[in-house]
Amino acid sequence: MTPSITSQSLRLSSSFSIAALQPHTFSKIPLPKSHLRVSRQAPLFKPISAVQSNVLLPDASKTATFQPSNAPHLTAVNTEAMEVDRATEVELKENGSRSKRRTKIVCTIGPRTCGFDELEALAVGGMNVARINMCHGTHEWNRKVIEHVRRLNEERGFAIAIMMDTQGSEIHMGDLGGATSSKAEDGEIWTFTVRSFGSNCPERTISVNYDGFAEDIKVGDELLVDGGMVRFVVTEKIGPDVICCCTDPGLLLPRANLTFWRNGSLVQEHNAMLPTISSKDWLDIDYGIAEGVDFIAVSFVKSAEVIKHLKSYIASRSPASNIAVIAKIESIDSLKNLNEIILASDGAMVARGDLGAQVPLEQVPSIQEKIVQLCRQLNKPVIVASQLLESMIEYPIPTRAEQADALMLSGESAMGQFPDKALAVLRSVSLRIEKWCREGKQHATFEPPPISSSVSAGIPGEICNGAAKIANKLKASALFVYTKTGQMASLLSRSRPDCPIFAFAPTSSVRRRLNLQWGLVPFCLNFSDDMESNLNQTFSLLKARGLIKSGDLIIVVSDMLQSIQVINVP
Ligand SMILES: Nc1ncnc2c1ncn2[C@@H]1O[C@H](COP(=O)(O)OP(=O)(O)OP(=O)(O)O)[C@@H](O)[C@H]1O
Ligand SMILES: CC(=O)C(=O)O
Ligand SMILES: [K+]
Ligand SMILES: [Mg+2]
Repeated sequence: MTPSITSQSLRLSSSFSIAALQPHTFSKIPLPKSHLRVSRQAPLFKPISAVQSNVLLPDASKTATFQPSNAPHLTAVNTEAMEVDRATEVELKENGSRSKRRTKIVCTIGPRTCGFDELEALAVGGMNVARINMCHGTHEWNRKVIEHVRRLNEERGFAIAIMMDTQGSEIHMGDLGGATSSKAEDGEIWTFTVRSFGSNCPERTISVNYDGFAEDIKVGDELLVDGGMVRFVVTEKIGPDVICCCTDPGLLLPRANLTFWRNGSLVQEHNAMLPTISSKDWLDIDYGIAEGVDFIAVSFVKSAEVIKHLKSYIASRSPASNIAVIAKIESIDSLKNLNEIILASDGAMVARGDLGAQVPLEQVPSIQEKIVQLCRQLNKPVIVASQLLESMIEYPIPTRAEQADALMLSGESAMGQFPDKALAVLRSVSLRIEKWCREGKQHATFEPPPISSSVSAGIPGEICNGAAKIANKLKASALFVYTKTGQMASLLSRSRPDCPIFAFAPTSSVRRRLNLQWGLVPFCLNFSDDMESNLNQTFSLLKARGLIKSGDLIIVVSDMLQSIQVINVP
């Protein structure tokens, strides 16, 4: 029997309207029999190099109908023609495509997880993005991490993106003379000083990086470490030394952030003097460009100008690079200019650690919700970072805030004792919350938040909303999107449909970048402009891997055609 694709499609013009979405065209595309011969011996892990050498690309000039005699090279399905990693395959097979995790996970890499085996454990556990924080570690140290991640991607088919996070030039403590941490107890007297000691740091003494520190701070001010994890009150000033009494005990970590408060308000005049991107940050940015990182996250952004400046710098230094710039929202200044900052960026991070030190803690959840909503309206991916597990345990109810694209582990994966357990907990909390959201939505009419008029999503935006709506209504197994730049995939992700979105991108760098976004299962696939042949190829490859099966209902969009297709897998 000749297998066929049953397709119902609608091509959309600029006069597109959702009401017109009645299935009305019906076409059968005969496939060559030989197309179904599947090599099941193909390894689960595949090297990237195989993509270039082993593509199953029918001639793009061919008509929609396949002529077996014209496609002699399609004699077997080579499952190596598509990059996919074992973790994704296992998740899709174990949970079923509709229950696959949609929320992405960013893991900060530190001394506990920098080895190849530890990174592999995180990759297998579902890490989508590895974050290196330039506050810590030398370029050499970070290069090793990048090399390991690259090796995992190349040898094991993962698509783990690298995010480099700048130090920024806010006030922070020194490195504790090399100690991994120090405990401050209630009532203890500690000295904060602008003197530096190298490795001969006296007991209960902390050096501070900002020369104006002892001048600016006053007796009676409150000094918060790491957004209030530890608190001190200033009791005395002696030259360069500020004597403080611990009022809220806790762990002091190297290079932790410092803020000071007077009469209940943050004292921040000194911060205004400091540049967002310091000279050290520029060196790190050059390093990140040279290493080909996927994302640069900018700490303590104050305005859109610095984001625009950095983006044009990256474009001039490395025109071919695809580095995305993420604005970290962690200061009062960034809240004042939120709309312009997010609009200028390729994504945002709600950096709750430092944010919680600059605004009253009880305001953080509502600020977070506002940022997440705004990012969805502006079609920018958004990451929620810091103190994750605590807040989710306290607020187990699904809110819009939990509709962030990605959640980020910090100390839990960088230096905690149980990085794999933390990742597993985050994974299961994400799955639980997503299920709640889907169930809660069942009886409501589905409407994604409107796209802001400042973003011109146009016809692609309407197509993606329409496709997500159809997928939900018809309870589709998956949405497929063929996208060269990733934009169509982002727009689909923005709609937060109930089924996963299989995103096919022609390059590994677009694939890695898409791995940050909610609900996207990115694949690297060398596709053509001929959608029928793309579909035949993809169905064969995914069926051979057991990721879809005959009869599954798939909704297809692409950035080459302005159409939505509704297809039963042959
Ligand atoms: N590369 C590293 N080397 C050593 N320790 C690290 C490294 N990366 C992270 N850590 C440790 O993990 C902790 C949490 O990491 P995280 O990246 O959240 O840093 P942070 O210093 O709190 O700053 P930020 O506000 O930039 O996130 C750090 O305080 C530090 O102790
Ligand atoms: C992640 C980060 O920078 C913060 O939470 O402050
Ligand atoms: K940082
Ligand atoms: Mg921070």
